[in-house]
Amino acid sequence: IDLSADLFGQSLQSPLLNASGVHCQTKEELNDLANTSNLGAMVTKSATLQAREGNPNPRYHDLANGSINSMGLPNLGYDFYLDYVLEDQQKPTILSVAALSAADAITLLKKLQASDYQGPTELNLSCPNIVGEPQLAYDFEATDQVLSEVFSFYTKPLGVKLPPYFDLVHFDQIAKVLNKYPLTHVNTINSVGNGLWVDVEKEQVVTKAKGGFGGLGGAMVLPTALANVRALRQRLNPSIKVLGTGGVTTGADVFAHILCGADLVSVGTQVMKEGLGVYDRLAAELKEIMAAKGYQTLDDFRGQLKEL
Ligand SMILES: O=C(O)c1[nH]c(=O)[nH]c(=O)c1Cl
Repeated sequence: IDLSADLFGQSLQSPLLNASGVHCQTKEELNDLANTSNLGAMVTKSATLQAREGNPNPRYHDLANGSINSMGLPNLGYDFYLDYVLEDQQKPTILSVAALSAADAITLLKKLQASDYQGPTELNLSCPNIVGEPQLAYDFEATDQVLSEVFSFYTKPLGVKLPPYFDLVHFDQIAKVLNKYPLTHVNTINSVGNGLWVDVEKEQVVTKAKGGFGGLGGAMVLPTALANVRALRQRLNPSIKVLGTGGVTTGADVFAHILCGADLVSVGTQVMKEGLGVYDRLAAELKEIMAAKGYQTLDDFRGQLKEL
């Protein structure tokens, strides 16, 4: 059984990545990822021009069926992560970047264009936890404007991290915008924004910022994640790869993401629950399923979801 996958020309031993934001903020965490078996590639915490503290604690809360977070984009800043990805990597690495405004995104990507970094970058258009800021990718016109300006100067590999969409018309509209640009990939989904969890015993919310509203992840978002992977795979140019993120807790979930068309699959909440050993378990479970079904490689079943 062969789990090898491709990341923009780099061969990976497995299709599994960490979800940006989970165990990827500090040098120690990034080095842990670099040494994690069955993790095929890694993504950094989304970097902003200046380092950020993020939102006040509590800002992450584990739930029986997933998680809720309002981290607020805490990160060590663009310069730190640029230095990190410029070092030679033990494991293929995607640099994730974010901005609090379209202007900042342009500034950051102009710096990146001028830098020595030639590797893959992912522009996060979907952070749901910045107080007062909308998730840019819910504004199709604004997204088109930003990408149009970015691709007027940016010539290196670039993908985008998308929020979940919930209306087939929205899948059509975002795909129409994205298909205009030479993107390496879309990563779908980011957390389901602005959920709310109530601690009934204490009669209060569980995270501090935004009155307790935060991004949802884990098992509860799997159906939404699979729908977004499938819908975007069906609509995007074949040249644009799809990284599936959201709701993965078992090898069967990884199989389902790939069956829906995912080229690679990221895992976030389950790493928070289980630790980095989760990748060995997911890889083993995926191999078991493939063997039982008579599949040798991921290409044997990728995108082959059957309809009734
Ligand atoms: O609050 C965060 O840092 C955060 N949390 C998320 O669930 N998705 C994101 O893209 C970001 Cl940037």
